[in-house]
Amino acid sequence: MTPREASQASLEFGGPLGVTVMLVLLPATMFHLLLVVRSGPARLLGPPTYLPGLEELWSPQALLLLFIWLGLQVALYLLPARKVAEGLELKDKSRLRYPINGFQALVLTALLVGLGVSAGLPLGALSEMLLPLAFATTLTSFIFSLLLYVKALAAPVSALAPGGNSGNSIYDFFLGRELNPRLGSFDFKYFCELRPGLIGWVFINLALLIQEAELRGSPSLAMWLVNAFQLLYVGDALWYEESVLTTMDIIHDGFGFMLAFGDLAWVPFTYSLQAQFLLYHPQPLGLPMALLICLIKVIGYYIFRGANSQKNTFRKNPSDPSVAGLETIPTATGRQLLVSGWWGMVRHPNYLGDLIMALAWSLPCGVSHLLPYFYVLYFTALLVHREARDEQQCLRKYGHAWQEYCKRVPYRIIPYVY
Ligand SMILES: NC(=O)C1=CN([C@@H]2O[C@H](COP(=O)(O)OP(=O)(O)OC[C@H]3O[C@@H](n4cnc5c(N)ncnc54)[C@H](OP(=O)(O)O)[C@@H]3O)[C@@H](O)[C@H]2O)C=CC1
Ligand SMILES: CC(C)=CCC[C@@H](C)[C@H]1CC=C2C3=C(CC[C@@]21C)[C@@]1(C)CC[C@H](O)C(C)(C)[C@@H]1CC3
Repeated sequence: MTPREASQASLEFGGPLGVTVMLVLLPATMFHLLLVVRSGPARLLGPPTYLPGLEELWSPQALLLLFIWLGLQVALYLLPARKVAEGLELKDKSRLRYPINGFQALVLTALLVGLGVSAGLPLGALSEMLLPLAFATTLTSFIFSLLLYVKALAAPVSALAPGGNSGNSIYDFFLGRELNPRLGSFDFKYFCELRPGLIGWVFINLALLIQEAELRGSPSLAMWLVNAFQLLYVGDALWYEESVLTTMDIIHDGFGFMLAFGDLAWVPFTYSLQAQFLLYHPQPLGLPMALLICLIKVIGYYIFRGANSQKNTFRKNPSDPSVAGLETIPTATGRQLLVSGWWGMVRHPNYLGDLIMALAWSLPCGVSHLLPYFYVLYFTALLVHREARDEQQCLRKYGHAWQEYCKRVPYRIIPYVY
């Protein structure tokens, strides 16, 4: 089977029709959320009552701000890194090199923004620019993905992603044809996955907190919790930046509209929905409830970090003392699968921890509205689908050993449920 035939045989996301629907549905959902959260009733499934004119969507200042932000993050990416990591082996047996300086970029951005705020930069006003910023970012993501698609037409077959080379242009534009598009040593996918959108999300949250303080005298307890929880999530992602090199997005998926729009627009503008909700719909939160929510967050983080670190340590060095005592199944590839510890509880313990954290981000918004729980609903769907994709890939990679693992660890994400 040629790479193209293999790619056509395993079309994902419902094939060309499915991805065409998603091309429209993803930006439409993002704008729906941004509008309903600004509407009086704030109904997830109802129509927005806040309807902006074109002049509220299109703003050259927002486009300029977006490019200044992207430029700043590119400059921080290019600064000398404390470490340069190697990615997994590629088809041509080579390995790409990646700078590990994401946490440094977060700290330097915080210093620069802090300096700006003390010099009078009105960070809170960013909360009023979210609509035009989201519009500018969506347009930029479309154009960027188009350029990536055109660039990939000239890429050698060995550089193409396993899934984005079907020959159908819409499908390949959506999934991304090239696995690791680069300009020199600048890696577009790796840069976008962890920098502009993820760090942008933290500063959008902070702007919403400042705006709330300006409107109501001080930020609410609920707003503090949402900001702290999500800052911990982003800080963790950047602190453990190297582990992103073994995620499905880096090793399997091409870089096309799905990830470009997902990283640059979807993450900062929809993941900040809880903080946006609290600005427009303040919610009371008592101390006992806040403490209970913190406990849920700590449990989620403990599982998420424990599971991710256990697997990463094991993959790097199976004889590391922290994982050497765990039970394993050998596979024909020479690699082993963990069957005790976190990975003996369910087959995706890290997803379970991530979902528990998602719940903790929404609970500070109370239970009067469904809207702040959008992230929990979307994330459940994304992880269930992602889990199925990963299982298919593991079955292909490990065959009988994977079936044995599934027998030994029958639940996928939630023990005794699913
Ligand atoms: N906030 C968000 O929007 C999102 C967050 N995430 C999070 O990103 C993180 C990474 O997720 P993702 O890339 O999907 O997948 P995982 O980190 O779960 O990686 C899956 C891979 O782990 C290896 N593996 C699976 N089972 C075992 C085992 N028993 N022993 C050893 N290795 C095993 C396999 O790869 P191999 O054997 O080749 O090493 C498999 O392909 C998760 O915490 C997830 O929750 C993901 C998507 C979106
Ligand atoms: C609906 C839509 C547009 C889909 C695209 C999906 C992307 C938003 C997500 C795919 C995988 C992601 C990961 C993270 C953020 C969301 C996307 C890009 C991640 C960077 C979040 C922080 C985590 O700690 C992580 C580094 C493990 C994670 C990696 C996957």
